[in-house]
Amino acid sequence: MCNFRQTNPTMNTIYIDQKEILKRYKYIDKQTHKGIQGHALLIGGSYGKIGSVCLSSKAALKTGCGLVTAFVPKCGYEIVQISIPEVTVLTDVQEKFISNITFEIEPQAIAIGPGIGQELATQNALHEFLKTNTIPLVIDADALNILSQNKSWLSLLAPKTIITPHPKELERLIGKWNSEEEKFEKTKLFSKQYNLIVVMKGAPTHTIDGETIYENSTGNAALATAGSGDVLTGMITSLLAQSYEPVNAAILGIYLHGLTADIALPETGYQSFIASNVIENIGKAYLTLENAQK
Ligand SMILES: NC(=O)C1=CN([C@@H]2O[C@H](COP(=O)(O)OP(=O)(O)OC[C@H]3O[C@@H](n4cnc5c(N)ncnc54)[C@H](OP(=O)(O)O)[C@@H]3O)[C@@H](O)[C@H]2O)[C@@H](O)CC1
Ligand SMILES: Nc1ncnc2c1ncn2[C@@H]1O[C@H](COP(=O)(O)OP(=O)(O)O)[C@@H](O)[C@H]1O
Ligand SMILES: [Mg+2]
Repeated sequence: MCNFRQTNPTMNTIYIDQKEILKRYKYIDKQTHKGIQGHALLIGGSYGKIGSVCLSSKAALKTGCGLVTAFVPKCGYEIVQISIPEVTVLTDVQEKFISNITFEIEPQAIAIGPGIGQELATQNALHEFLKTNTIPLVIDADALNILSQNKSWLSLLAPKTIITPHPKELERLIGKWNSEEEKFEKTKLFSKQYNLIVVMKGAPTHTIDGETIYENSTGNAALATAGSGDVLTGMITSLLAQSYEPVNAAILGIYLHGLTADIALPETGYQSFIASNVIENIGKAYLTLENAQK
């Protein structure tokens, strides 16, 4: 039985609380090793915004995948290597932005977008990448803004690709809305037209998969801080790499992300919580699920 909620008489919403999460959560196999724990590739960053891909990469590792690789412009090489030694790094040929996405690794999930900017060369690189990519994908930030300007590219996305727009990014993709109801209707239509999972980031965050709406129950205003969306992208990508179904990767990632802020709030208050505090508290968020079963 699902936890249906009638927030609006015209739409059935599944409320994602701990009970719903425990139906989807996968326990770690004691015999696992890093080679089967999932490999995530995070493609992002540009000059001045390498921090975004550092946050996504570290969040991916702390969410449990076995290997994480970051693909960044050359200027990001030392920054990522020094700030997160556990992450392997691939670089573009360009110094300050991404222009040609090529790699010989075989990740199980890819994220693209945090901090990539919108240089013409980056737009072309995204287009070429989308034409050939067959690996489960999360699209965020500037990659969404580029898609908004090139809507015909949306048809290149594989079914159940996850997109994670904040309200402005969503508006750029689907156009303006006049009411909350219209926003949901337009997003459902968009999700169905392109067969995408749309994470409508907000307070709270809703995940739209066709006609189904999932409303997250965790999180608070402490998350209104630079980079917290970049962290969420890394978390969802990590879960996708660990073989969660796309919709479950989105729902569990959002739940854990919000829970970190609920856990940290008594110590940090709203104001001093930063995106790195999300990453620091992922372990405690997971432990609430482990302990709930005992
Ligand atoms: N350390 C790093 O390297 C970091 C790098 N980052 C990277 O920077 C790039 C640009 O990303 P970005 O999101 O800052 O810019 P952009 O798409 O213009 O949106 C901003 C506008 O959207 C709106 N808005 C946002 N949230 C809203 C809400 N909840 N509710 C309502 N409105 C909301 C709001 O618009 P306003 O209300 O002002 O009209 C706001 O002004 C991107 O690649 C990202 O990954 C960042 O992640 C930070 C850390
Ligand atoms: N007031 C709030 N309450 C709950 N969650 C919030 C609030 N403000 C922002 N968030 C969450 O923080 C994240 C912000 O993402 P985003 O705007 O992409 O940040 P950035 O691009 O800086 O990384 C989203 O997951 C959003 O749901
Ligand atoms: Mg963002």
